[in-house]
Amino acid sequence: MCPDRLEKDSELRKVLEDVFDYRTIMAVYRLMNKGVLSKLYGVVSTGKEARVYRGVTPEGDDVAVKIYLVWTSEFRKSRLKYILGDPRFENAPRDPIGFINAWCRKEFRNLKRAYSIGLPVPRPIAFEENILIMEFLGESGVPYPLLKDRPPDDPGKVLEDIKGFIKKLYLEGELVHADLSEYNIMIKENDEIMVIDFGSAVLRSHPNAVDFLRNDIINIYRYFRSLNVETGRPEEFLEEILHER
Ligand SMILES: Nc1ncnc2c1ncn2[C@@H]1O[C@H](COP(=O)(O)OP(=O)(O)OP(=O)(O)O)[C@@H](O)[C@H]1O
Repeated sequence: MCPDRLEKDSELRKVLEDVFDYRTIMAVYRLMNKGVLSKLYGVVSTGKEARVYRGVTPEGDDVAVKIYLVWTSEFRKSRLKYILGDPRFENAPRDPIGFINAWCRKEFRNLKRAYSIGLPVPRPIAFEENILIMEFLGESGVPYPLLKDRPPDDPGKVLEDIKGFIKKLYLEGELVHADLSEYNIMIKENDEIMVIDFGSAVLRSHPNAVDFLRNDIINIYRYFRSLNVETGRPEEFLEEILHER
């Protein structure tokens, strides 16, 4: 902790104190002291469970700073099924703070796996308690649009890209995203996709992995059918993936 910094940086302090508890504020300062983060700008997205801010590294690069908000029982209830059964989180604490920190660590580790096999996801940079720092996906501080807000110019090709993503994540990354939809896929001007929000992703060995995989395919197919793309049956693609295991 660096009290001087807290005093000097009163604007940042105000932003943080309006929203976050003491523990979170201290975690932000630890990230600053470690040289991971140098500034925090405005909020990019305000969700029920997390907020995403634009930050800047000491080198001047934009980063996305995802801060999980204080624990709610609803959050824990809805997320428990993704944590239970994951050997990486067998000993994760079940208390409120421990749970949210484990969730944040899980998102970081999932991103690392996906990024390491060359999939289009934000590069994970660091995590500290309930804060995840990753590459900022966007231009001039504005995130790329989500698929739900900017349908592709060539939906057939983008569907194939997303299918390729799902397959490679499962076969090479041994992961299932488990929350895949047009709400968690960004699209660039040239129709290139970037996939975000990996907190829910589970290992292929998770007891419900195949159900999660099926749901991801169903969600994606539903979206593309709404754009009049002929998708085929979700079960067929599911079988194709499982067959290649
Ligand atoms: N790496 C990133 N770069 C730029 N913007 C990002 C990044 N990650 C997330 N965002 C922005 O923040 C929003 C919320 O991110 P994300 O989906 O990961 O959080 P969430 O709390 O799970 O959101 P929701 O509750 O809406 O699903 C995204 O829709 C996107 O606009």
